[in-house]
Amino acid sequence: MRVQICAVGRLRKGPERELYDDYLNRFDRTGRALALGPAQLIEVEDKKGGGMSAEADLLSRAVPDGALICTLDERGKVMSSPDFAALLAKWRDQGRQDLCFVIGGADGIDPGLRARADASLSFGKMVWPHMLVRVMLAEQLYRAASILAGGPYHRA
Ligand SMILES: C[S@@+](CC[C@H](N)C(=O)[O-])C[C@H]1O[C@@H](n2cnc3c(N)ncnc32)[C@H](O)[C@@H]1O
Repeated sequence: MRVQICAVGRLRKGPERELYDDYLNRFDRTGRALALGPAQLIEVEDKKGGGMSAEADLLSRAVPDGALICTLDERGKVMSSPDFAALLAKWRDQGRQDLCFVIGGADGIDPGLRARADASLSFGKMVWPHMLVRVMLAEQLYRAASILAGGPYHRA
């Protein structure tokens, strides 16, 4: 199952980019034997100030046809890392080809796109900067793959 991360904004060179790339590379390496990944980042930017709905159009166009959509949203479902790993494995075992995580911009994700999503994942009730959310998602993808592979990274 291929994984896309469709996100508003550009992650420039710097510590967040390094962490993000590192976790995503680890996910790709660990996920290969599990038929998970590779993961691909698709960044969208609306330079005309069209707000959430313009961003939603760009994000929707970036989502591959037939992909499962999982939004990242503080109002979404909070889950444990093992439960997240189990959910990824369930989607893979259902034969889904593409899983697309959607991360919004400063205003969040347009309600219409939120309503279309198959799932919504929360990293808690606090609002995190969207660039950090990318890093956290990349780390959780790597952690999930490690859990499914029976590796030592997730010790709980
Ligand atoms: C700065 S936040 C925007 C918050 C905005 N006020 C809203 O209503 O969604 C930018 C993006 O980061 C992600 N995000 C921020 N906090 C999150 C959390 N606690 N859990 C999951 N995703 C989060 C969401 O994708 C959000 O659209």
